[in-house]
Amino acid sequence: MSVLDDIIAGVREDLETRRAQLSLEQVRAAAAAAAPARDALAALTPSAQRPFGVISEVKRRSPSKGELAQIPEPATLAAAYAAGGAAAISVLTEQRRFGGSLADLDAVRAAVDVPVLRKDFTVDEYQIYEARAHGADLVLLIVAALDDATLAAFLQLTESLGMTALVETHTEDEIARAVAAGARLIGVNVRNLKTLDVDNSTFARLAGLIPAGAIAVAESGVGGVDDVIDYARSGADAVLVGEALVKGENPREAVASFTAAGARERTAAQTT
Ligand SMILES: O=C(O)c1ccccc1NCC(=O)[C@H](O)[C@H](O)COP(=O)(O)O
Repeated sequence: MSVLDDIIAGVREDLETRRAQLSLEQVRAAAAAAAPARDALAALTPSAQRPFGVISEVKRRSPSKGELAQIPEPATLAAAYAAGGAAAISVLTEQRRFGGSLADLDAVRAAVDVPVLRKDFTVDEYQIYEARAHGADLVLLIVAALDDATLAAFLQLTESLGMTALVETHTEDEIARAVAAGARLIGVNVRNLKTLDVDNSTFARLAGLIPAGAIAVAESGVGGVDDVIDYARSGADAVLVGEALVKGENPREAVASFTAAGARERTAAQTT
């Protein structure tokens, strides 16, 4: 069993516990009653005002690194990210391996006005309604975890609820599948979720396969500004950063410096 399979098995179990407490009909009603989703696609589309985006993650621990940061107040961390200019905030809600929760999502949603991503292992439509009910503007769809029909159906459901899907890939074939499903925000996770190996060169190798009309996000592997510059130079419109931000001294300054470095690189690429 791969790491991803193992995580998903736990996610499915936890999902059944929640479904026993709140039916699909009830969670759908809660999603319908939620305030409208923010336009995450617009927030992440490169513009003169923001040529490059940093999706800043609330991440307590991980299968690859163990404990990262306690984060007693996710709202405070999210507010620092927003003050640093985060284009969006990612909240890991998976409990067993990442120490996250829907309560974290609620706290972050209440604290910031920027788009919020519910970062989880989406395998059931219930989780998409649940994300919306808790105020998420984006959900994560991992291509490796979904067959083509389910990926297309989840993408459609996400958009019908006014949200944006970050469609995560790791291989050439997965990018082709994401594009065929109609993804408009495509992430390349340089972490192989089956082995946990991280190879930052994966982004440069695959970025050219992302169509011009889609937004390209480099996920994982940012240790500092140089990694952001490399990703931006390879065509990333945005980066998704967890560990470096939660372990750093000053998350606001780190987000600001990553945003500025990516923007400089992207602006220079357009003028040469
Ligand atoms: O981070 C992990 O160890 C991990 C293991 C298995 C599945 C997913 C995992 N992480 C999710 C992510 O993709 C990252 O949290 C995100 O891209 C940020 O990565 P980083 O900046 O390297 O913390």
